[in-house]
Amino acid sequence: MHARGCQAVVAETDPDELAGRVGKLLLDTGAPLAVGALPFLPGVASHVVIPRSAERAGPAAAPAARTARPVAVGRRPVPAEAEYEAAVAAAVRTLRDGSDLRKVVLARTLELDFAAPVDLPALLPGLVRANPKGYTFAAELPGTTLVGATPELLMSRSGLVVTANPLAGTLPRGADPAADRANAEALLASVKNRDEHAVVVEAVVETLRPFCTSISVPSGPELVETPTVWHLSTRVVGTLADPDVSSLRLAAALHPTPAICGTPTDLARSAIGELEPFDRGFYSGVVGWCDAAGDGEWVVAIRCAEVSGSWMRLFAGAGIMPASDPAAELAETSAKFATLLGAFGIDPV
Ligand SMILES: C=C(O[C@H]1C=CC=C(C(=O)O)[C@@H]1O)C(=O)O
Repeated sequence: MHARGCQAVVAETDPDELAGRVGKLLLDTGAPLAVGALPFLPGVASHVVIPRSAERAGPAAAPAARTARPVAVGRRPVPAEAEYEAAVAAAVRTLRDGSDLRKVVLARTLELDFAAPVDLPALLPGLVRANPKGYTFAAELPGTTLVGATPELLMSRSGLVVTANPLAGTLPRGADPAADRANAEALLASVKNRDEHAVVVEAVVETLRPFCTSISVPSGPELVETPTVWHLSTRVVGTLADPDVSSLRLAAALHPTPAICGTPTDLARSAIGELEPFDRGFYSGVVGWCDAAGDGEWVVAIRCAEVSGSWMRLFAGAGIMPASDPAAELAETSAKFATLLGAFGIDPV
């Protein structure tokens, strides 16, 4: 999907208002679709654009080989790795202390400086090549561009068919085929990861149910792989009761799922506010498109980086459960950074 130019921007915090205003603008302007992003936090405005033109480009063509590798001249993990482990340990204590918090997703960032402005279009072929099954995106936002390749579909709507594909529960890929298979099997058998996954599926189904006449949920998760990690995945498919409920309305209702925030949402959000020393902005928000009929596709904005001039900030988070081990969560977020660094052609660590 390739959108160009801008006829209007909808900056809105209320999910109903947002879907209503975007739907009306699509009808008034005759634009084929709207594209944009919702931030992680409620109360921060969306950035949904009615473009001048947009085309469905189909699957990305085989990308050209990369020419120049961007060389980072400065790197800062924020928070420092030891601080991230301390935050995970603090979250684990809260989770085990009989608090109502069941799960919280804690993220960290990696800031990179470059000698020259980052060539954004040059990053996209690498992202597509490294993540053939992912959703690659570049979203121009106020003051920054969010670029990434996420494996996670928040929801799509095509006519009355609504699909959501929550992912949660992760182990790194193995170094050789036997170790890789062993990690995949260990993930499928892991009680901690299955519990972490189940709270997301539960929340997604609970949110979609009132909008649907029927909904089908597989009895257990399956495995999906990215170049650096295995995930547990569940594909939920529902039939929409009211065709006037747009994909944007459904995406706003589903966001934030416990895959990127936690459970219950309010407690998880305040734990994130206390334990993460940075503003997530549009990371762990939602990116996608919606047309005038209400169809569209919205993905979870993870495995992504903000780019502004010669500065880049990568994000990676992990679901923290009572059984979490801080060192393993640090390793998981490092593996997630590695996917992005590899795709951008930047040397890992
Ligand atoms: C929050 C992220 O991943 C989420 C999505 C899939 C698996 C996850 C996990 O296993 O922790 C996270 O919930 C991220 O990559 O930044």
